[in-house]
Order: sequence, then C-alpha cells, then structure tokens
Amino acid sequence: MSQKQLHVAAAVIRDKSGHILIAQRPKDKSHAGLWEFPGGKLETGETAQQALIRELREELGIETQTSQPLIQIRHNDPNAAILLDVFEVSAFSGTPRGMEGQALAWIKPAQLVNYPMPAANAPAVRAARLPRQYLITPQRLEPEALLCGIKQALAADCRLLQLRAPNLFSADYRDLAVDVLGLCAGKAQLMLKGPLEWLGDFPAAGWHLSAEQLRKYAACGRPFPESRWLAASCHNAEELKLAAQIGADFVTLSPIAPTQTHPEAAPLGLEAARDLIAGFNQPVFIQGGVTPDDGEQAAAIGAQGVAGIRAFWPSGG
Ligand SMILES: Nc1nc2c([nH]c(=O)n2[C@@H]2O[C@H](COP(=O)(O)OP(=O)(O)OP(=O)(O)O)[C@@H](O)[C@H]2O)c(=O)[nH]1
Ligand SMILES: [Mg+2]
Repeated sequence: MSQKQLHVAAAVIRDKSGHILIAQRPKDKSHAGLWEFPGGKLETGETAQQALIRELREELGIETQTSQPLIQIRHNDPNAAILLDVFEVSAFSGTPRGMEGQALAWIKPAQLVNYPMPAANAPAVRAARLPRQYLITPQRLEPEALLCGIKQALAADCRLLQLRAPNLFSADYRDLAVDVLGLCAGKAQLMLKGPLEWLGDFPAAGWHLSAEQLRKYAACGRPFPESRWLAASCHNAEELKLAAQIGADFVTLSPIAPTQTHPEAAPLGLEAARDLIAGFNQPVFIQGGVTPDDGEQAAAIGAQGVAGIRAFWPSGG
C-alpha cells in the first residue's frame, strides 16, 4: 500500500511587535492538544499560497495581505508523508479568533520551544526564530575595527552574527568574543567559529562549524545540547548530508555566484541551490555573490535568507 501524501500550508503569523501566533489542535483532530502554526491541507487545484489564504480565513477569520515562503519540510509520519509548506505572514487584516474553538496564543519567538508541536515542526520553529540575514565579520580587521563595525550593524538591526576572525590569535579571538557577546546581548544571536575545544568557554553562544570540522565531527553527533545553535558551512550535497547527520540547526550554502574573494570556486547557481535546499530539511542561508537585496530571491528558492561578509558589513566600518 502506498503511503498517503499530504501537502499542508501553514503560517508563521507575526504581529507588529514580533510575536507569533500559534494555535492548539482541537480534541477531534490528529495530534490533539499539540500546538501548531495555523493552516491545513491543500485542496485539489490549489497552490500552497491559495490554501494558506483560505485556511487562515476559515480557521482565524483574517485576510492575509503579505506572505513569503519561509521553509518547506518533508516529514514521514507513521500515517503519511507530509510536505509542510511554511509561509511567513507579516500583514493581515482582522483580528485572529479561534473560529473552530481552538485556543490561540501570541508568543515571543524564543518561547516557541516551550509549546509542544508535532515532530514535523522542529525545522519551522528554527526558521521562525532566525532572521532573514546572517552577517559574517570580514577578515583581517583589528579588534577595534571589528567592534566598531559590529556596533553599527547591531544599530542597523543585525540579529544574527558570526564572529569570524581567522587572522587573530586564539587568545585575541577569545577576548574579542567576550566583548561581542556583551554587545549582542538582547539584540542579536551570536555564532562563534573556532576549535571545538573552546565550546565550554562560551556557553551563551551558538557555534558555526567549518566544512572541515563538519567532516571531522559529523560521525560523533551533536557536540552540545539544543539550547544553543549549531550551524555549518556547506558547499554541496555531501556536506549537507553531514550537517543533517550532526544535527545542525541551520547551514550556509555557498558560493551561489562568482565572488572576488574565491574566484577559483565554481558557483552553484540558483537552480542547483534550489535543488540542494529542497533536499535539506533545515533553514539554509545562501552565501557567496549574494547581497542584502537578494532576500526575496532567496525565499523564492526555499532559503531562509542571505548570508555574507563585505556586502553586508556596515559601509562606514
Ligand atoms: N496546520 C498545521 N498542520 C500541521 C502542522 N504540523 C504538522 O505536522 N501538521 C500536520 O499537517 C496536517 C494538517 O492538518 P489540518 O488538520 O490542519 O488540516 P485542515 O486544516 O485541512 O483540517 P481538516 O482536514 O480537519 O479540514 C495534519 O496531519 C497535521 O498534524 C502545523 O504546524 N500546522
Ligand atoms: Mg488546520
């Protein structure tokens, strides 16, 4: 017997203060009592976006004004193979109400982990907690210049930052990381990059693995609990597979287009990137030859957003 295929559209609805709307599944439905992103199954002939608009009207009594793809998740449940097509809804009219008697809650993104959801939702929760841009610090800057640029980036609403400074000696990097953690507190999520031996020194920050580290450690599994972000730099299907194996929460995929800094690396192009992203279940930031203006294009190929160094670094820094 072939497994049932379910295509479901669901919404991460944000209000003006950045809270997210979740709903509790009613008693008479599957996964009763678990929380979910409002939405439902596509009807025959509908696109995912059309289904989303209809479901939000039926379940919440709102009219969707702006929606953008966030993440597509493929999940095999004992009863069905689910394709969960998650959109971000940032503008709507009307006040959401539980039209089917379901409980609703507006919560901060960081609180999502406290509401039990179906297993398929884990990557969507990660995607909802991450911004659309990932700033990586440029090489060969002295600590003062780095701190100055980071302050400017934070003032310009940078919310995910990777402190990459391969030019610094380890002691200097570690001192700098302490300062940057302080600057980021309450503003941005900080990812550090360096030897895994340093992990214990920085319990507050996430960790970004190089492709080389990924190869070395993937077989050992996740190096720390899920309360911190684990990310990895990937360039092909094999590295994405290792990222899934180690339990990475999100990845960068590069290079998408030719870049000045890596002219020798063959760019993937958007089509190949789209296929790789479709085969990977966690948020992907595309990097290399993309700029902050490419966010919409990134979302259109299934990516979380764009990552980068020079094109993302504050110009005065
Ligand atoms: N809406 C929604 N469904 C989800 C999520 N996560 C998840 O695994 N699902 C699954 O996707 C399917 C969607 O079902 P649904 O019950 O919302 O479908 P529906 O609104 O069309 O309801 P109906 O079939 O009772 O008319 C269910 O199997 C549900 O468990 C989620 O975050 N939101
Ligand atoms: Mg539903």
